[in-house]
Amino acid sequence: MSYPLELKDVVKRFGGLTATNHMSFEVNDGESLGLIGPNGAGKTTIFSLIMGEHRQTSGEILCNGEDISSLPTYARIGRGVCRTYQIPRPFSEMDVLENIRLGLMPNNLWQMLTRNPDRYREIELALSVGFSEDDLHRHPAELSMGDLRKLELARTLATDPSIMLLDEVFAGLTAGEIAQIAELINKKRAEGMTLIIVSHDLRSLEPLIDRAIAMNHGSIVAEGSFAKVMADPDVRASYLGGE
Ligand SMILES: Nc1ncnc2c1ncn2[C@@H]1O[C@H](COP(=O)(O)OP(=O)(O)OP(=O)(O)O)[C@@H](O)[C@H]1O
Repeated sequence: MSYPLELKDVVKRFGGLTATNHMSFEVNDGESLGLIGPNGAGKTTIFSLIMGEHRQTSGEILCNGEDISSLPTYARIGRGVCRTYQIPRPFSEMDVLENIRLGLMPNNLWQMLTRNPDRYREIELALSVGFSEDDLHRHPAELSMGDLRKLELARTLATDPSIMLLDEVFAGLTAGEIAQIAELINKKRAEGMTLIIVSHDLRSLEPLIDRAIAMNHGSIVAEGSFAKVMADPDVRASYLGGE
């Protein structure tokens, strides 16, 4: 049986530090998986390995049964995998629509230079993540953290993904902004998107996931329903300081 995404015995070492220590897990089609753990547990490294931004030291990463471990990032995006970043990375000199346009660009210099921008699609994406028409020509410096996270989501949705890796999407947001982003994630879940969500905000994360994996020191500590994982003594010891 193949999964939208599967990690098999993945190890990542940065010099003498093992950031990912023989990690194996899979995500099912249309499933929303929460990845939790304390600072430095290795959650973001997992995303970077899946996207090919770092290469694993050993092990395999499969997408729908195909080993994508040695593919460049753009080829993984072409297979429907995309990610957001903990710290949003918009181009500061470009406005909202221009930043979204970059996500819509083909990975082909000739097409990129010759193809006309799909204005309709850019605007549709911007509105779909909750921007108003007044926001479309704002630059990143004028946006709140909530808007920057929406821009991250629009930019990744522009790649037409089937699997989204969301890194700390709630960090730095107000309660109202969290509710907006959560609603958007739920909409994507209802449409059948496969998700892996990293968040320190466990209260916001819980209603958005079907299953949780807790990590510490690059390894899986517990796996199962959110309630089961949070009740695990090792998770409580490593993540909650034993409370
Ligand atoms: N490029 C890198 N070079 C060297 N060490 C790195 C690199 N990236 C991550 N690490 C180390 O790998 C370990 C895992 O880091 P990672 O960022 O994946 O953790 P995390 O669980 O996402 O933490 P946080 O919740 O703080 O974002 C940490 O010890 C970190 O310092």
